[in-house]
Amino acid sequence: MTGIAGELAHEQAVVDTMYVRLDTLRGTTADRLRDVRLSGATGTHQNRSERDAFATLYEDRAAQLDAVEDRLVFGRLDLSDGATRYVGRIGLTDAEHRSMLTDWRAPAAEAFYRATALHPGDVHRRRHLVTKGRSVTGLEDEVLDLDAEIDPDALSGEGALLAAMAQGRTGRMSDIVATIQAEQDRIIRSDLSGALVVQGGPGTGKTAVALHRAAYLLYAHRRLLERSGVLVVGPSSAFLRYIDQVLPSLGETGVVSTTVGDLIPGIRATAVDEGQVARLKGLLLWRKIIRRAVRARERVPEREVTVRIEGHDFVIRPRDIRDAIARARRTHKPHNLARGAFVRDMLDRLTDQYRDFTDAPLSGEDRASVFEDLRSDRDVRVALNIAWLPITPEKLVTDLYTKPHRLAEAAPELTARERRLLQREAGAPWTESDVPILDEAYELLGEDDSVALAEARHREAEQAREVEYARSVLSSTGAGDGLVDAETLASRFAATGPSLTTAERAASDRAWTYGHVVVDEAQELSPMAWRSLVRRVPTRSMTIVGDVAQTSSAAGARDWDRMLTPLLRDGWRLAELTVSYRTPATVADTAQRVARAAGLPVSDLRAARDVEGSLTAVRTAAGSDGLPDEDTVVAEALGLVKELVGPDAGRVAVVAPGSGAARLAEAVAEALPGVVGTAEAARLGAQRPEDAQVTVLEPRQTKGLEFDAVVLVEPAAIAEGAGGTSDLYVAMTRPTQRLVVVHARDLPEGF
Ligand SMILES: Nc1ncnc2c1ncn2[C@@H]1O[C@H](COP(=O)(O)OP(=O)(O)OP(=O)(O)O)[C@@H](O)[C@H]1O
Repeated sequence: MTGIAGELAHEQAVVDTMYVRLDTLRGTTADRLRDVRLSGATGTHQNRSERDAFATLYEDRAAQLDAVEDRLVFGRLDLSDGATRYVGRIGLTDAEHRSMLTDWRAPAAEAFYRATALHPGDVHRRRHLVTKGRSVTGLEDEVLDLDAEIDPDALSGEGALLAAMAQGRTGRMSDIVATIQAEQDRIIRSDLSGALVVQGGPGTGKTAVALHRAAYLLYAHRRLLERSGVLVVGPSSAFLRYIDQVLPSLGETGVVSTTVGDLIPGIRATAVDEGQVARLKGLLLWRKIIRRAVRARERVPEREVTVRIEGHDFVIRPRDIRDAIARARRTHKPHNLARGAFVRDMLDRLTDQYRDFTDAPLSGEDRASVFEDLRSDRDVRVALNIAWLPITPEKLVTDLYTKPHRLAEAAPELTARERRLLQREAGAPWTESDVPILDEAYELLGEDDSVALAEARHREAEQAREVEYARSVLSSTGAGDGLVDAETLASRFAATGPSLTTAERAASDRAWTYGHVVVDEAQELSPMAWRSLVRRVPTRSMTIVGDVAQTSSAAGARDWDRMLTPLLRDGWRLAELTVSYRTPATVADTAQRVARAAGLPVSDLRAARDVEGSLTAVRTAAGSDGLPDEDTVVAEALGLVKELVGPDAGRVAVVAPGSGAARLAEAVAEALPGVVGTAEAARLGAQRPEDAQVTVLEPRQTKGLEFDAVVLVEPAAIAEGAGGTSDLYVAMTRPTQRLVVVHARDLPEGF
């Protein structure tokens, strides 16, 4: 065989050996895991922890080996010294420990992404291997030859890249490991220290790059990050679901992902604040407001209180309370934890009063007994509580929202009108912007963890008893020799015992500090939200990706410097991405013109490709609600569904102003069976909203997501909504193939 067929056959043989090796490793790992589990729950506590640790290790390894099945090998470098190096999802060595496959994150793989004709390094040829399942279906070669004509804007592995871009979309983001571009690779491999801010227009791969960077950092700094964990923060749970396959497909499972609204275990933010309220709740002023609100619970009474116990009068004096408060504050503990010092101090002073009455020194025993009488007296407790009230963060913040005098006292900087905006009914749900405020309150109040600790101790004792019991049953019945029972025991250990993974421990601990934090759609975060995040990463090692032209929150950033410098000082650096890998050039250029005409801070953007007929506009009459005629919108959407939606991939979204979205969703659902048939309509109708191949959304819900085609309804009305032209810019830049604009009014400037 010669030519391309020969090359393909050669690469197939190489790839086959890699899969054989992968299968061998999978088998060995499975055997080891079984042996560890079979070793049973016997031995000392240390034996058991060691066994648990090994089990977790093998489970992780098994998950990693399973995750790399698809496109295990995707690249080959031919070096100028004649050597070849294969690049893939993980590193593999043969039985003699010789390298077979280089992990994409290893330094030796860097050239695969970075070498150019202008700077070839020691690379003579770069080859992209296209695979389907375990078969090699195509090859793409780039000879990095200085004699060739050099295009500085050239994309690496252009064929593979364009193929990836043209693929039908599913409800899940996929990894880009085979086609990472040089400007992206530089960001992915950037140093761990400090905060790296990545600004880039829509579709430039910010999300993809941030996730690949997390995988890279876990590889390059595993010892450091495995114990502390990596936190990924996204804008919504729908978005987190969209990206949740990317890291596992790269072999990384131990990452915590969350929204700002879910940062505090046990608190669920189910509502969203809009406009002015969101802006007010995002202000750093809340540091002061919460501090004052806490201080207001440490209060010197105006008058003294006399308490009679067993015939003696004890006087609780304002002066003593003032001194005791001052001393307790000097402990620098949070309010609820410093309360103990305050109470002890006051009880000591009152005990001294007893000594002064009797005019005789008290024995240690007598002193303890008087102290105890005072401590358990109801009137004393009430008086001390009034001076230093223990309070939960939830109650402190609720009081500010529901009791106008509390807010007026704590927030004199706000105008009366602003304070009125913040008032709400008791029992109203928490909003996403409340969470950073609650977080501040948790910090200053402290968590009284004595109850939680007692519960944990109780659980541990309970568990030890259960395991002991199970073991005695096993040995008395002889069932311990059987695989099933030993495994049941092992899984009981794994589910509750000391072998919780770092991610699990981190996710359930509000005060956990991570080794690295990735923030996506970071432009939406308020200053208070940043404060909450920065608190979780004392090293300030962060990857922050976003686009200040896409900001829709009134509390978000329009300028990175203004938002981040107050928090991170000079501990952050900026990188930019400039090529859009999602949107066809015609659509991207139009969206940019519209955004610029509205004065948004738009980054330079060059689309990697154009698609013929990617932008069309359909003018129609307005319906009774002022929005474009519904039948036209539905007909356009269904035409695209017929053309682009297949059994496994292809997504179409109608994006409409908030007022029209719900009704349009009904209209599309009603018309669907007539166009695609009842069976297909039923299949599409049963999909979860996040995965839906046909969907109707408001502009803001599309943030971070993408579709093959978008029907955009009345751009002028979207631009007049709460998120302004930013929301329109986001909506326009979602499609990978087609944007159809249906409008009754004139199009905004720039179209
Ligand atoms: N190097 C690449 N190879 C293949 N596909 C890529 C590459 N870079 C980005 N993409 C694809 O481009 C699309 C856009 O990427 P991504 O969502 O990360 O962009 P973004 O900058 O976060 O966009 P937005 O600002 O709109 O949220 C995704 O489908 C992603 O897989």
